[in-house]
Amino acid sequence: VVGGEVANPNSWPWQISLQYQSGGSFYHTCGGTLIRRGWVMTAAHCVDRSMTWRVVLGDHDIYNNEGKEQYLGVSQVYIHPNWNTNNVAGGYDIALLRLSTDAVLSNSVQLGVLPPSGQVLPHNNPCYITGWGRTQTGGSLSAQLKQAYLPVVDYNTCSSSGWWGSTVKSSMVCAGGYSESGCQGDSGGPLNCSVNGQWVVHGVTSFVSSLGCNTYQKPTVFTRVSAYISWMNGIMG
Ligand SMILES: CC(C)c1ccc(NC(=O)[C@@H]2CCCN2C(=O)[C@H](CCCC[NH3+])NC(=O)C(F)(F)F)cc1
Repeated sequence: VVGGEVANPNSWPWQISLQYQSGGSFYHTCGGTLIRRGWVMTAAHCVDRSMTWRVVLGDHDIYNNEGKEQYLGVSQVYIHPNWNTNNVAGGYDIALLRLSTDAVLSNSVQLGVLPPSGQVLPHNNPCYITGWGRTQTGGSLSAQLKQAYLPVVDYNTCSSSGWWGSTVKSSMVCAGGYSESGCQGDSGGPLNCSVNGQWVVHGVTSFVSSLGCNTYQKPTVFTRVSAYISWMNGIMG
C-alpha cells in the first residue's frame, strides 16, 4: 500500500496473509479474505504457480508472532476457469483456497461480508485497500498491515482515454488514482467498501500500472467480487 497509514491491529479481521514455503521458511506473497471458516478468496495470479501455501489469520506484523495468529494449510486451490495468466486485463483474476482446517473465529479473526451478486458501487463510494504490500513503487513490503482510503472510480471514468481505457473491464472495480494505491504484495487482498454502514469486500486487488503503483489516472484495479458470487457458491457449496 502506497500512502495511507498502519491499520489498528486486527481492525480488518478478515484480511489474511498468503505465504509460500521456500527452504525452511514461509514468505508473504499476497493478501486474501477469509469468507468462510474453511475458505479464503484471493487473486488467481497469486496462486498461478504450484507452491506449498499457508494462510495466516489474525496477523498484524508479518515478521513477529504477536499471539493472535492462526497458521492454516491449504488443501485445494480453485482458480477461475477463464483466468489467463498472460492477460490480467482479461479479468477472472480470482481464486478460492480450501483450508486444511477451519478457522477459529474471534475478535481478531472474522469472516468478510461479500456483496450481493451484480452490485456495482457509485463513483466516490468510500473504500479502503488493506495489505502488507510494498509501501512505494520498487520498495519493500510493510511489516505491519496498512490501509489507504481509495474511493471508487466508476467504470465510465476508469475506462476512458488517459485512464485505463479498454484494459479495464466491467467485471473490475477501480479505486483511488491520486497519491494512494495498492502495490506488489497487496494482490489478492480486499477492497473494503462502506455500504449502508457495513464493510463489504467489493474487490480483490488485481493490478496497478507497470509504470508504477501510484501512477496518475491509473487507479488500482480490483476483481469485482459481485461478478463472481455464483461461481464462488458453485465451488463452496
Ligand atoms: C496491459 C495489462 C495487460 C497490464 C496491466 C498492468 C500490469 N501491471 C503489472 O505488471 C504490475 C507490475 C508488477 C506486477 N504488476 C501488477 O499489477 C500485479 C499483477 C501482475 C499480473 C501480471 N503478471 N499486481 C499488483 O502489483 C497488485 F497491485 F495487485 F498488487 C501488467 C499488464
